[in-house]
Amino acid sequence: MTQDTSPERSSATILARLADVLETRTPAAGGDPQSSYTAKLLARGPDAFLKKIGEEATELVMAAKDGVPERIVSETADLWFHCLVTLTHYGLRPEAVLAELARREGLSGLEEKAARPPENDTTSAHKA
Ligand SMILES: N=c1c2ncn([C@@H]3O[C@H](COP(=O)(O)OP(=O)(O)OP(=O)(O)O)[C@@H](O)[C@H]3O)c2ncn1[C@@H]1O[C@H](COP(=O)(O)O)[C@@H](O)[C@H]1O
Repeated sequence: MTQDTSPERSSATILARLADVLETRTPAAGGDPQSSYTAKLLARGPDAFLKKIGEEATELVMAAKDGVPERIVSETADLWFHCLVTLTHYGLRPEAVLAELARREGLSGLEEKAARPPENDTTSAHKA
C-alpha cells in the first residue's frame, strides 16, 4: 500500500496523534497532574485552560505585531496546543475542526456571510 506523505496528510496526522496523547491525560483516563502539564491543566478544569487560550492568543498578537516569524510560529503552536486541550475536554477531535475547514474550502467568507439568515448573525450588532 502506498503511504500518503503529502504535507496536508502529515499535518492532520500530527494533530490526530497529539489528540490521542491528550486523551490519555484526562482525569477519566487517569492522567497524572504530577507528571503531565496537560493532565494538570485538565484536572483544574475549563477556567484554567480557557485562561491559557486568552494568554496564548495575546502572546500571538504581540509576536505578530513585532513581526518575528519564529515567535509567530511558536506562539501559534502554543495557541493550537491549548485549543486541542479544550477540544479534548469537550470530547471533540481535531478531525472535526479540519472537516469544518474542508467544508468551508472555496467558499468566500464574504459570500458565506451574505448567505446567512439575518437572525443567525447574532454578532453583527457588535461589528462594523
Ligand atoms: N505541544 C505541547 C505543548 N505546547 C506548549 N506546551 C506547554 O504549555 C505551557 C504554556 O506555556 P507558557 O509559555 O504559558 O508557560 P508557563 O508560563 O510556564 O505556563 P503556566 O505554568 O503559567 O500555565 C508550557 O508549559 C509548555 O511546555 C505544551 N505541552 C505539551 N505539548 C504536547 O503534549 C504532549 C503531552 O504533554 P504532557 O501532558 O505535559 O506530557 C507533549 O508530548 C507534547 O507533544
